[in-house]
Order: sequence, then structure tokens, then C-alpha cells
Amino acid sequence: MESQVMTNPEDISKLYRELSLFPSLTRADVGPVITSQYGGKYSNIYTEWSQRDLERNENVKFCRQYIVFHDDKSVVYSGPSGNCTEIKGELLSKDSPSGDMKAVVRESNIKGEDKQFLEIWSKNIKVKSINLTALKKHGKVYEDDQFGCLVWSHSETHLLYVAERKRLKAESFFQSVSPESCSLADEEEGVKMGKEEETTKGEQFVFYEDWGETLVSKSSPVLCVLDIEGSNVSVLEGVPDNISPGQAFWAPSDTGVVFVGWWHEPFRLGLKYSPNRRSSLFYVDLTGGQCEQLSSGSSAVCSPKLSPDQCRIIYLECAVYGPHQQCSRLCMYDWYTKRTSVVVDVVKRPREDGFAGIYSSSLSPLCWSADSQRILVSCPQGSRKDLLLVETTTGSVTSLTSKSPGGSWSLLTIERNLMVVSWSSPNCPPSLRVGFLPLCGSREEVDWVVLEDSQTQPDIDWQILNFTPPPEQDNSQYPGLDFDALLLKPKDVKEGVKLPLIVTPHGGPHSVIVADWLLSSSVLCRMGFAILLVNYRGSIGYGQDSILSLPGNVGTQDVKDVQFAVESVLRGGAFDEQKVAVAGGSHGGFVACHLIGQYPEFYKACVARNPVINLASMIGSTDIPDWCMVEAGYNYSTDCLPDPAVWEQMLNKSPIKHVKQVKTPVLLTLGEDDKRVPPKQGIEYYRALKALQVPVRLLWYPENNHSLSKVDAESDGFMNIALWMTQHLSL
Ligand SMILES: CSCC[C@H](NC=O)C(=O)N[C@@H](CO)C(=O)O
Repeated sequence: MESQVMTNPEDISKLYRELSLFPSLTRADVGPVITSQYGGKYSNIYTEWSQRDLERNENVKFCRQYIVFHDDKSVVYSGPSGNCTEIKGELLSKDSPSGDMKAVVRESNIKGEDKQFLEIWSKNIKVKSINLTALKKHGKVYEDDQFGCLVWSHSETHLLYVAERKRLKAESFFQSVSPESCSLADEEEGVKMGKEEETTKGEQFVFYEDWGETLVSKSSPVLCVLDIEGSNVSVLEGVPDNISPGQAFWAPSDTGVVFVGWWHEPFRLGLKYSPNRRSSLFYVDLTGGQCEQLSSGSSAVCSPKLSPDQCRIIYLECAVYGPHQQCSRLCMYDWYTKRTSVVVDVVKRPREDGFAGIYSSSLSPLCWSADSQRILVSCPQGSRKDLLLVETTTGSVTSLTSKSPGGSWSLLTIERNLMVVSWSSPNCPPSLRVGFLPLCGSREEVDWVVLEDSQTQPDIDWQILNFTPPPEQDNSQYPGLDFDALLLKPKDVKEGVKLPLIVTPHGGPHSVIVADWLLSSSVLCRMGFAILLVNYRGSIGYGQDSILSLPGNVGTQDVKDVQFAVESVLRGGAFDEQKVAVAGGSHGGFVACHLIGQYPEFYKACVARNPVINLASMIGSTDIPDWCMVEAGYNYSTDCLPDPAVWEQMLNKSPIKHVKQVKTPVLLTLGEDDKRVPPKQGIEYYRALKALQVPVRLLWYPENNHSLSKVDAESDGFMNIALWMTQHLSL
């Protein structure tokens, strides 16, 4: 049969290079309203973008500003103001509320040593540059999304951030004190600060727990405050010893600090993609150091945001343990009455109007309407990502985007009702749009204005397909659930050509593939493949019942849903059933390896990135052991001991159980530093396949973790995947 797939490595890398140029939006800030000399009102919009630089082998961050003239209800005129500028060395940055100043936490390498500085900029002057490393009040500043923050006090006199607790310098018992042992730089700093550094003996090899995948050097966060005038940093006291603070902000009138505190006893569990860790909102008073718990303490909370009138805090809440990502509750704490209300509760099944619940672990940095009555949330609703408007007094939810073109809408910020969003779809890279929030109670549609357009890929066709599992595969505990898949295919297919198909189950398993710009899928599609991305039952965005239907049924329900979707699509006749491949990462790799074990004749090639191969062997080494038990159908507690019956079930539900049936050639891509699914999982599969003489190739990426997202690993991984597919599908 004729094929129209690109197979030449030169052509494939050229295409990858071309499509990897499209940047993604990572942040936007709206500046203050300025009135021009002609009376027109405008605001500057600052945006940050990220782009792969294949030559330099790194993701580069750059900014671009736009000017938006408006009349508080609609955009009158807009356009870019100036060109892009690359941002280097900035770990965190934030404009002051008035817009008069800017704070930056910068990392700079001085004479071979990394130093961190806190800078204050005003007009065109860097007015302060405080060497935080030399101050030695704390360890490294946290720049991550989990704990990190940089927040101006309402008075603009203080800055709040999170850093690692100071550790005494550990020395050997046999360290002899010699002047050479002290670096010149240390000495200079010590002299400047007028003190010698305190040391401790016997602590050099003490193990410090960390917060797992992507948070490896983060163990004991502390809240830090800079008094700008006095250039004085203090570490806040009063946070309980068994709590790790993060996501902090200033309380109304700057009387103290509100933060999320995670319990870290008896030990820390991985936090990345795991908003189900016991945590609470806290308030620590600046004067007395008294700490008050503001939420129940029996749930998991995240992303608190103070209303513009400083009266209420909105935040997300879900259950502790259980599925890692679930349908969240949107809660509100009233600062003055001290009462908490549930604004939007967990949604079990999608409602008639299409609302399927809130699935998010981070609200955008600003998410309140100007009147402090409404909240904007962008989150998956099935295979779309929509912008939802929530009335806090009634809990009513309306979608601002469900009638707009399908795709993915992500809120970057909202300030004085001016929304800044990123929109993309599988055939359109991210574009930047702005629009005013309709007035309270109005049914008006948002008039979106494009500030930065992007290049639609006319050769890519995509659609969302819906599937109802056959009766024998219905879940008796959660009956009547259906699921979706996203199908991408080349627009122009020559007469008589049947397309090869790559099936992709997502990871999680409680995550989802929404219709946004996906680099590798778009390159594969432009090469001539069709790609089927399946949101099997258990995915988020379809109601809490769908999520709860999967634990205990992994390896069967997810696997059968994917197979059902593939077979249904093949029945349409447009695809070549002799040229079907499967590719997935993490839990998606688990599903992929199950598929080639349970349907040994069906798939002609398989790719698995950091796959879960054996739940029983993984529980002792992953940063999220609770995941293994929960997905195998058991409750987790930190004091549970190994139980042979549980281990047997974990083994029975794992892909390794079916390995003897496998015939499909497998490409494994593993990250040496993966804490989530340690690479030994992939090695376990590799050895089994080798012993069975099944073709297997293993790519090992040093300095990479679970996502394999460093630019060289990602691009090398992509090329190897593409060539593995063309080779084993005989294209
Ligand atoms: C013990 S690893 C569990 C699988 C992992 N879940 C959460 O981290 C996973 O599938 N991760 C997805 C992202 O959700 C991935 O694609 O890496």
C-alpha cells in the first residue's frame, strides 16, 4: 500500500526545528491605568514566553510588552510596544502594586560561585541589590510553583518570599582548621558581615528528606521578609515545626502573612502533580508570631488568592490521598467573619449545561473580578480547556469560552476586569488575547482582541471523538460513563492511502489531554501519521465519578477503553490496521506496555517514556508510594507495612505480568534522575524483553527527571521515536 509518511531523518529534524520555534506564554501582568495627554486611557501588558533554543540546548525565556487603549469596558486600540528581550538569571520578579517599583530575585555566577541577589528597581535605577547568599539568613530562594512566591506588602515597604531553612555548615570530625580551607570569597563575605560562619561536626552525611520529583533540593521551607528601607532580611517565626510553608501572601493591612502549610510528618511525600497532600491555610501574625489555622486541617488545600477589596480568600480544596488529581472544591474564607463557605462543590457527573467541575491545582496569580464578587478559573471541561466564571455569592458557573472556537483557553491574569489569555489548538500554536469581563449578570459574549497571533497549521486536521464503552465494559460501581479521544490527522490524504496510526494514552492516570498545541503530535501529524490521544475513563474533566471509576481497575478499564477507541476508529477505514503503534509516558507508558502484552498481534511498535512497569517493585522507590496502593485499589496510610496480598494485586495489575506475550518492538526512554518512576522500572522491562528476544532499545538521559523535558532529551527523544515508528511500521 502506498505511504505518504516522511522517513528521511534530515527532513524530520527540519520539520521539528520549524515547529519547535513556536513559543508558549508563561505569564502576563497588566500595568496601572495611565491617562494620555489626549484623555485616552491605556495600560501596558507585560508578557513572558518560553521557547526551545535547539542551538543553545536550552529553553529561553523572553518578554514582550503591549499597549492596550481601552474605555474600561472594551479595547479601543492595541499593539506591541517594542521588540522581545531575553530574560537571563531572573528566578522571580514582581512589580509593586502601584507599578512604581520592581523586585527581582536573580542568580548570578561570580568567580565560579552561584549567588542570589534581591534587587529593587525604581524608574531606570537599580536602587538595591542585596546579596542574599552573603547574608546567610537562609538557604536558596524557592523559585518553584509549589512553594515559591515573591510578594510586595500592600504598603510597598516589604517583600515576602520562601527559601530553604539555613543549615549550619557541616564539617568532618577530622577537619583541621587551616586558613586554606576557607575560600577567599567566603573570607571576604565573613569579614564584611563581621562574623565567622558557625559549623557543626558529624552532620555531613545526614539525610535530608525532600519533596520529591522536581523539588529535590527542597526540604524545609521558611518564610522570609525583606525590609526594603533597612535592607534587612528576617525569617518569620511562629510557623509550627511540623509544617512546611509556601504560596504565601500578605494579610489585609499587612498585619501578617497567610500561607499554605503542608504537614511533613511522619515523612514527606512527592508534591508534584499531587495536590492531595494534607495541608491547610494558616495565618502568622507579624508582631506576636502567633500562628492560626484557617482551614480544617483534614483536607488538602492550594492556591489561595486574596480579593481586591482584601475581604475574602478563595482557594482550592480536595481530599487527602486517594486519586492524586481530583475534582476540586472552590472554597472561600471571609477574613472578617472568619467563616468558610464552599462556593463550588465537587461535581460527580457533568451537568446538563456542560459544567463538569473544577480541575486545577493552581488558580492564575490574579483571578478576581474588580468588584471582588467573581472568580475566573481556566480548567479542562472534557477535552477542552475553558474559562469559567464563578459568582462567589451564588456559586453559579458559566463558561466564557464554550461557544468560542474549540481549543484551549488559559487565563494568564485578570486586572480591573481586563483578562489576558493564551489560546491554542492542535493546529494553532499559542496566541495572546485580551478581553473585558462582561458586567455582572450580563449575557454578553467576550470580545477577544488578538495581541499576538500565531501561524495556523493548515495541514493538520483535528476532532474530538466520543465513545461509549460496550455494556460488558461498563463499570458496575460507576455505570454509564463515557470518554473522549482527540484525533489528529494530515489534512490532505492521497487517493488510496491509508494512514498509519499512533495511539497515545496520557499519564496520571488522573490527567487529561486537552485540545491545545502539542509539539510532538503536530510534527508526527505533519510527517504523515494520524494520532489518537485517548482520555480513558479515570481522566480529569469528566466529573469525579469518572476519576473514582479507575483506582482498582488500572490495567483493565484504561487499557480496554484505549483498545475500544482504537478499534472503533479503525472501523472507519481511513487508517491502516497493519500500521498501528502505541506511545505513552509514565502511567501512559503503563497502559502502552499493557496494550502490547494484552493485544500482542495488534501494535507494530511501542514507545514508553519512564513507564510504570511493576507497581509492587515501585512502591519502595517512588516519591509517591501512596499512588501505587491507591491505583491498585487499596487505601494508603503512612504506617502501612508490606502485605503479600497487596503486593500480589499490585503485581497482577502491572504490565510486567503480561510481558511473556509481548512481540512488539519497544523503545524505552528513561530519565536518570526520575524520582517519580525510577528508571529501574524501565530496566526491569528491558531485561525481560531482552530475555524474551523481543527487539528493545533503551535511551538513557542523564540530568533528566520524569518529564524528559530538557531541550536535548526532548528533541533527541522525538527523533528516536519518529524513526522507531517509521522503521517498525515499515514505512
Ligand atoms: C508513581 S508514578 C505515577 C504516574 C505519574 N503520575 C503522577 O505523577 C504520571 O503518569 N505522570 C504523568 C503526568 O501526570 C506524566 O506524563 O509524566
